[in-house]
Amino acid sequence: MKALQWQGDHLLILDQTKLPFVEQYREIHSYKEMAEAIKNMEVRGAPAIGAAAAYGFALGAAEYRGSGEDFKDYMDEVRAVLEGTRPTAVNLFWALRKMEDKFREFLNMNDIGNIRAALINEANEIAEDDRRMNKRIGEYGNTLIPEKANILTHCNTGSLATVEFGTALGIIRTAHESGKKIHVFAGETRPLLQGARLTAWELLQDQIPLTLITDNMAGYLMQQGKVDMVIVGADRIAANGDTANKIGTYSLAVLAAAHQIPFYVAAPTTTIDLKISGGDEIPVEERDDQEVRKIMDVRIVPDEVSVYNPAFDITLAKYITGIITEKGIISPPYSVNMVKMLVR
Ligand SMILES: CSC[C@H]1O[C@H](OP(=O)(O)O)[C@H](O)[C@@H]1O
Repeated sequence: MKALQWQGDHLLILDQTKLPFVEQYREIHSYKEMAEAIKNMEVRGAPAIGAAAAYGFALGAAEYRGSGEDFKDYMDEVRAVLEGTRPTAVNLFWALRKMEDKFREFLNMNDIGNIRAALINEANEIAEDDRRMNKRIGEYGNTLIPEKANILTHCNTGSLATVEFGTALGIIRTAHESGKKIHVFAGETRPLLQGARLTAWELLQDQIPLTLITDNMAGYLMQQGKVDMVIVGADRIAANGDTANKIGTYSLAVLAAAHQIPFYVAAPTTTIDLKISGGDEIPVEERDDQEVRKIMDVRIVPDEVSVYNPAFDITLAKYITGIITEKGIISPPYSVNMVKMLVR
């Protein structure tokens, strides 16, 4: 399964809000449709929304019908709309900056006729780079996986969260494909159930042994000695290693530390944001409270009850054993070793 696929003049996305029981695809022909799909989480996952935003930018340029003098202002609006979708995953902003740089390059050459083709090519390269990075993350991460490991993961970090293969799930796939008899505990991940609906679906298709748990079972599993390691994804990693990831990740990290269980973050280096020094600077998205009030459109909370719905939390670097990237595994102290890894 693929979260998104370029079709020559439009992007085909798998609507993840309908999974796992309905596999419904949607054609994206405009940057506004792309922005809507990202905001509604029809396409989701830090690397996937980065690639999707890149294609959205290219679609925006293809929609332009002016003579050129206002092309820059028009594309500034396209970028602003796409950047306004979701604030936490830095991949979206990194990808749009790359697309903007390519746009300016052709604009400065006054080569408007070829700009559209150049932007589609840039978006394709961003997508291909993500696919390549995930494979490398899988190889490095697999060196950490013992035979018959019981691995706890959270949310969805697989092919549905990336262009292909996944990050934390990419490591799990690589370990499984290398013949290790691993088993996965997947947290259901309230409120939108990315674990129950998406990770379980992906691992079932790959025939990787999986046990689904509710999020509140993780501590008891660890207390019983049933978890050998935790591997999660990331939406933004600060220069000191503090990491934003799906809500519930911080709780898992503290529990893992209390039980002396290794806790790893898996992410491409495009998820690292050296412009911010610590996790308190990472913008944490708060989403519509209807996502907490309902499960698959069934109301579970009286309307009068107040609801809080942060989509992410911040795991402090001190709880992270290592950060697994396509360039290698970064160990603490992250503020020193992060830069060393990025310049490799
Ligand atoms: C490949 S890491 C994806 C990352 O994104 C997810 O968030 P969302 O489902 O809200 O897009 C989650 O934090 C995953 O770890």
